[in-house]
Amino acid sequence: MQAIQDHYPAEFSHCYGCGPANPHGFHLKSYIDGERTHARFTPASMYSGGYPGNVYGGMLASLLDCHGTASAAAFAYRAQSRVMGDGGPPIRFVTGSLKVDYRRPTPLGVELLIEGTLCSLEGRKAVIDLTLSAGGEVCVTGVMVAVQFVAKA
Ligand SMILES: CCCCCCCC(=O)SCCNC(=O)CCNC(=O)[C@H](O)C(C)(C)COP(=O)(O)OP(=O)(O)OC[C@H]1O[C@@H](n2cnc3c(N)ncnc32)[C@H](O)[C@@H]1OP(=O)(O)O
Repeated sequence: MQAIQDHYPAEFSHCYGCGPANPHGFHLKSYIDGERTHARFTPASMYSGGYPGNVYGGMLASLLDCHGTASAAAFAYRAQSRVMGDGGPPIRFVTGSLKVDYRRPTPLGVELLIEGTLCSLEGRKAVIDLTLSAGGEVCVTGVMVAVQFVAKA
């Protein structure tokens, strides 16, 4: 199954967190399944936080960042009854704002599950609720305002 990011047009595929064309990045892969999106990622041990065994907060925020914009794109395609990669004008979102709540330490060395649900979609603005879980426990929650990207003339 192709990920949402696999449908990004080449010129928008360089994101450090999720761009397929960035050889140094994380290559996060997000998928839509019904009313929810999901991605799985296991941070390498170098992404340690201040004390051993836990993930660095900036890494966690970046996972929400990339998964949130991918989710916004997938929900926008669906709202327009379109399919990603349909040959029509690409729909891409950027992060306008991202609020992150770190609810408990996130363990390193464990696969993390990042999930997104659509809170609202109006005009160019999508609000996405995000959670990041480890071993079934929610460690991080977030709310993103994603804004549809429009190329300046
Ligand atoms: C293109 C592929 C990129 C891949 C994305 C990967 C994830 C990322 O890390 S993105 C990088 C981090 N984000 C950025 O660099 C974005 C930088 N900011 C910008 O480019 C602009 O400020 C941008 C696009 C968000 C909004 O600017 P602009 O296009 O002029 O839109 P604007 O008319 O001001 O706002 C549109 C709507 O969004 C809302 N909005 C804009 N910014 C925010 C914000 N920070 N918080 C809440 N709402 C906002 C506005 O209120 C407006 O809402 P409404 O239609 O209800 O009035």
